[in-house]
Amino acid sequence: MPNERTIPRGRFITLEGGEGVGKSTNLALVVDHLRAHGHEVVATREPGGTPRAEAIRRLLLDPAGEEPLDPDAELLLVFAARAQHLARVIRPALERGAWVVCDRFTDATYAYQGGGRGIEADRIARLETFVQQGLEPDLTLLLDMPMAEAQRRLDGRLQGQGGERDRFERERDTFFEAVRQGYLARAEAAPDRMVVIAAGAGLAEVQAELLARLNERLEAWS
Ligand SMILES: Nc1ncnc2c1ncn2[C@@H]1O[C@H](COP(=O)(O)OP(=O)(O)OP(=O)(O)O)[C@@H](O)[C@H]1O
Ligand SMILES: Cc1cn([C@H]2C[C@H](O)[C@@H](COP(=O)(O)O)O2)c(=O)[nH]c1=O
Repeated sequence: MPNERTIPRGRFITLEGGEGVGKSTNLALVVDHLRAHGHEVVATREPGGTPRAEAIRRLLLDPAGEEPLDPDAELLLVFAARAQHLARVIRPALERGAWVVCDRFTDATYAYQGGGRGIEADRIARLETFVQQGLEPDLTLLLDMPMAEAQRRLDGRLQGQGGERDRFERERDTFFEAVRQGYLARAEAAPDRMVVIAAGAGLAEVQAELLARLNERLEAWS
């Protein structure tokens, strides 16, 4: 979908991928790199990014309770958080010329609620149109790697931090594989916007590849 906004604005970059592929680790690298190029950068995440959207995030990620969350309710909560985040953080930042780097955005909805939960893409697309009104990322860096290895990384991080798996992280392997395939299908359908980074390599190699692809884009935009 083309970006309908005509006013001058900053760039909107998202990082995507399954659980534990290295999004947070590499978001910091992207933010530092853009700041070193002189840009004002807002680093944020979804679901979340504002106090009320973070409250919705807690509801979505909380594994407690016996009442399962209906997939449609999950989808609507994701978009409710996104509407708040867009209104309070993303649009104002882009409008003043700042760059926004976001850990997950709507590709995650197609991958998790679409691929993982089985909600039809056209139902997601209707909400996307309603909430985003044509705004979409300028660039999406999709970190892709085999699910089993990402799960091992996630376990390593959780052991290190003493944390517990959230409601999504407790899903079955078939769910994570469907999420991965959902992301890859998105990337295939939007090759100009989405760049797939092989994230299974060591950190230095992944980051060199990521910066090379980011620099190509910065060059094209300059
Ligand atoms: N290329 C890499 N090689 C080895 N370990 C890595 C690599 N990238 C990240 N890690 C480690 O893997 C773990 C998960 O990384 P990180 O938290 O950045 O992933 P994430 O995608 O943000 O996770 P989540 O889906 O939970 O948000 C961390 O312990 C991190 O240090
Ligand atoms: C934006 C978005 C996120 N999710 C899920 C994916 C993750 O399991 C959690 C967020 O936690 P993380 O620290 O980023 O791993 O939320 C989703 O299902 N749909 C979405 O649109």
